Order: sequence, then C-alpha cells, then structure tokens
Amino acid sequence: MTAISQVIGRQILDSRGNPSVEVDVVLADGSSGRAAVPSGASTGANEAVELRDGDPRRFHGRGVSNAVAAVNGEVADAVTGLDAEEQALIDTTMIDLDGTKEKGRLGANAILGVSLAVAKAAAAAHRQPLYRYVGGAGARLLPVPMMNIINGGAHADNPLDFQEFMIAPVGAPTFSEAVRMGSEVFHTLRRELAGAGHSTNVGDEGGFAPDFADADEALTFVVRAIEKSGYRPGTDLAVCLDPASSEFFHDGAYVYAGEKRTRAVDEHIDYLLELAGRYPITSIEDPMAEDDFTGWKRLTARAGDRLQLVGDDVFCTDADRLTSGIEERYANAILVKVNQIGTLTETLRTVETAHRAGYRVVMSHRSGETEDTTIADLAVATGCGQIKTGSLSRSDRTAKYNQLLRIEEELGRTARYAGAV
Ligand SMILES: C=C(OP(=O)(O)O)C(=O)O
Ligand SMILES: [Mg+2]
Repeated sequence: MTAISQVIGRQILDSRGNPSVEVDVVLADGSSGRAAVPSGASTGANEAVELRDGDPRRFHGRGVSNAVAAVNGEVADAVTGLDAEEQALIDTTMIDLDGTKEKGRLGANAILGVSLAVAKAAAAAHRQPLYRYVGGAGARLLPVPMMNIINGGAHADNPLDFQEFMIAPVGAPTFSEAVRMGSEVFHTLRRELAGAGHSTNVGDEGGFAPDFADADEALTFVVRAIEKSGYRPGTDLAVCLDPASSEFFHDGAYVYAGEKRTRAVDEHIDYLLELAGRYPITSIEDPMAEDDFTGWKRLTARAGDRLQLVGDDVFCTDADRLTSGIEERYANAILVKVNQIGTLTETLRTVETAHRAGYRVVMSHRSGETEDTTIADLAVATGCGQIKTGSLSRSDRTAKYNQLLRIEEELGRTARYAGAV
C-alpha cells in the first residue's frame, strides 16, 4: 500500500524569485507528499551541490530544469515501486544512483525534494503528522525560535558586516507566547528605527536592513526594542548572532568592509567576546570562518563553557565533519540545514551524532525559502529544542512559525516548550 507509484518534479520559485525544485510523491494507496527545496546565499564550501542549469538563457543561468529532469527521469525510475516506509533504503538508493560524494550529478536539490516528499507521503499513508511519523510517540518538544530581526552581510544591501541579529524568547512559557513576544519586539523595533530616521526595508530573511555602521549600533537597537516592549533582555529574550564569518575571512584575517577595518583572528575573537560581555548574547553561529580551524579551537577553548557556538559552514550538516569538530573540540552546537546534506536520513544521522556528543542542534531554514514547512516538523521530531527560521514577517518565514503553532495546538496539554524546560 505504501509503494511509491509516482514521482513528479517541477520548477517553482523561491522567496528570492529564483527557480527551485518541488516534488510530489504519490503512493499506491493514493496518499501523497509534497516538498519544496530551499537555497542558500552564504553557502558553505562543502555543501552538497545544488544543480543549476548554467545556461544564461534559462532564468539567467539559475534554472533547475536539469534537476527537475533528474527527478522525473532517473530518480523516478529508481525509486518507483520501493516502499515509502523504507526511508533509509530510498535515500541510499538515490545517493548510490548519483554516484558522487557531493550529489553533484543528479543534484542535491533533486534528491532532497524526493527524500522529503517520500517521508511526507509515508506519514500521510499512516495518517500521522510528519513530526510524529519521523519522531515517534515522544516527539512533543517545541523549539525556542531564533527570530532574525536585523539582516546584514550577504542577505542585505546595507554596510553591516554581520549577517544576522536574532532574538530568542527563552523566558516564554509556551511556543505561542514566544511568537507573540517576538512579534512585539519586531514591531517595537520597526517603530524605533523609523523614529530614528532609519529605513525599515527588510532583507532576504525578513529582518530590517537599515544602514547601520556596525554590530554595536544594531545590538543597541535590538536591546532597546526588547526593553521598550516591556521585556528583560537576557531573561525574557536573549540575543543570538550569525556573523557568517566565512563571508569576510580573507587571507587569514577578518575584513570588516562596512566598518572599513580588518581584525586579525585573535582581535576578531576578542571583539566577539567583548560584544557578548556587553550585550545579552547567548549564541553565536559561525563566529569563525569555515576554514579557520585554529580560530574555532581558540574561541571554543575560551568561551565554549558559557556561549553556544554554532557551526554552520564549518559542518555543512555533515556527520563526518561534525565528528571532526567533536574530536578536535571546536564549536558546541550545529546548525542543521536539510539541503546542505541532501537527504532526510543523513540529516537525522547528523542530529543523532550531535546529541550523542552533547552538541546542541539548531534546525534551520535557508535565506532562499519556500512555503514548505518541513523543518518545523523536523525540529519537533528530533526534539532539538531550537529553530532558526527568520523574521516575523514574510510568509516564507511565518509559514514555519505557523506550522509550529499548529503542532503546539495539536499536542495540547502534552506540548512542552524548550525555553521552559
Ligand atoms: C540561513 C543562512 O543563510 P544562507 O541560507 O544564505 O546560507 C545562514 O547562514 O545561516
Ligand atoms: Mg549561518
């Protein structure tokens, strides 16, 4: 009954207006699942390959007709007839069919679309929500959201060197209260920005993108918005950063183009720790560049006991890369992005590897997103306790918050919020 009878790939648009892949998987019993694939801008060098046409006549070379053709051709041929409950077998079949380490022949965008659509179809066949099908009876932990309220770096056209300034409602009693608190701060921030004569235009992830000179100015506004909303910075809402440092690491130093100054590795570390001392910062993602292993180790040794240090580009959701970090003692948490690795099975293995080692996990969107909400379910399924999915505006971001609100409602009294446990 759960045999795959049809696999349909198509081209859709993502939130930046770029083509992306969407897949429908239909089973013999008529159940179906649909998944859309996201796309990054500040991508890690070791991410699985997102196959693009490279033909300038097709969407300026950003088209995905080759990846769509792979879904409808080779991948459909290989997985049709397999049992959708056999997620690991299906994912392994696609990995073997591709034959490359980085999924560059068929495209990680093709493979991921099928992988996630298979899981959703199987969940539908079981008449279960995705979080329960993947996570089992114990899946009832709602994540603390890291809400991105100021955008810079590769996600905005402003001079801010750091990519993301986020708030995490750690003191909320429930997920729905967390969303309400975050939305209040977001709107207070808009008012404060407008009052100070700043632009309230938004960046790729829906956070504001004013022409701030540096991180200090952004953090001052963030903390003021928390306070003016009636909350205690650090207690009710903590501050989290993603400088996306790989983007401005050149020739062994951190080049802050917006600030027009360069910091050596240790100066960059000192600066981050100084900011963390002056503001209620609890988590920094990609504080160091993906290839600055010395910097990563130094920062982890200095602050890993008190700050969450999240590896994004440095791990690329790859269990083997994460294992190197665990063995060599850098980072203490990992950002998990399904399209960095390309299948659900590998994603779950990475989460498990992290949890076994006591590394924390943050489920994450990409800067190019769609209305797909799979990561909301995966955050609950894995019980990872944190999700990063953008601002409180833009429907590509609110879709995930809204899905988590539905899950919370469905769980009713049994739902737990990670900030409150
Ligand atoms: C979400 C991020 O951005 P992108 O999708 O552009 O890599 C990130 O760097 O964490
Ligand atoms: Mg990042």
